[in-house]
Amino acid sequence: MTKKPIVIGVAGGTGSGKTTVAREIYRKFKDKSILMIEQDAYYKDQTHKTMEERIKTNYDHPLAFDNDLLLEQVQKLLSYEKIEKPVYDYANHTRSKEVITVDPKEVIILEGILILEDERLRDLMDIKLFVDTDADVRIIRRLMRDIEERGRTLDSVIDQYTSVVRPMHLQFVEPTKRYADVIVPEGGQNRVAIDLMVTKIRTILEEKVIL
Ligand SMILES: Nc1ncnc2c1ncn2[C@@H]1O[C@H](COP(=O)(O)OP(=O)(O)O)[C@@H](O)[C@H]1O
Ligand SMILES: O=c1ccn([C@@H]2O[C@H](COP(=O)(O)O)[C@@H](O)[C@H]2O)c(=O)[nH]1
Repeated sequence: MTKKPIVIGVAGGTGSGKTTVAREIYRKFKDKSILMIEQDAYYKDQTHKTMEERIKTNYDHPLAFDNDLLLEQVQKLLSYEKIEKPVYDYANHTRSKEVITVDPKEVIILEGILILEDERLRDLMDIKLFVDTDADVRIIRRLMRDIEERGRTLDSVIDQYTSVVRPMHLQFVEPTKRYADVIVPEGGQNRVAIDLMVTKIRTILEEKVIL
């Protein structure tokens, strides 16, 4: 049997708490060999577009992501090769000039709204999670986060949510729940689900050493 890293997919709607869940799992293994890849880092480059065009872009459609690059980079990590991960600039709605060098590790967490939508990515995953949080809670979290951390106004978050985020969530994000092995209600506060995941990952890692 060829040794290869474990891939955990963490999906869920915007504001569901998937980054928090992924970070909690990461924290438990920090001394071990684990890395996190956010699908958001792979939003397509938009430097050629005006700011007005960038604001109008639909960031909740599968085609907004450069999944070919994400797939290529995950495959490299699975072959224990390092990658140059892109960095996304939310305030300017485009890829930044920086990249981050990521060394391969034994556990790879892939996190993003549409990480379970692409069959090619799903096929690389050993465990698939969907963080399931009610829409009213998600919009409140998103409002606070986008204003505090992503340079948005109250009106712009509400406009984008009602015109694009909500319909895209219903059309593309929510249906990927059917691919999940585990559905995690409440996100990062769900200690039981996080402990179960950590135990499961440890078991897989131990089995890999034995095999
Ligand atoms: N259980 C929770 N209770 C309160 N706030 C939370 C909780 N989980 C996440 N948040 C906050 O909500 C926002 C969105 O959470 P995040 O994990 O980034 O969600 P996602 O990655 O799904 O968009 C963040 O500001 C985060 O700190
Ligand atoms: O330029 C951008 C890029 C993305 N978004 C929004 O981000 C969320 C996904 O991030 P989460 O951390 O999962 O919330 C997505 O719903 C996009 O609408 C953006 O507003 N601008």
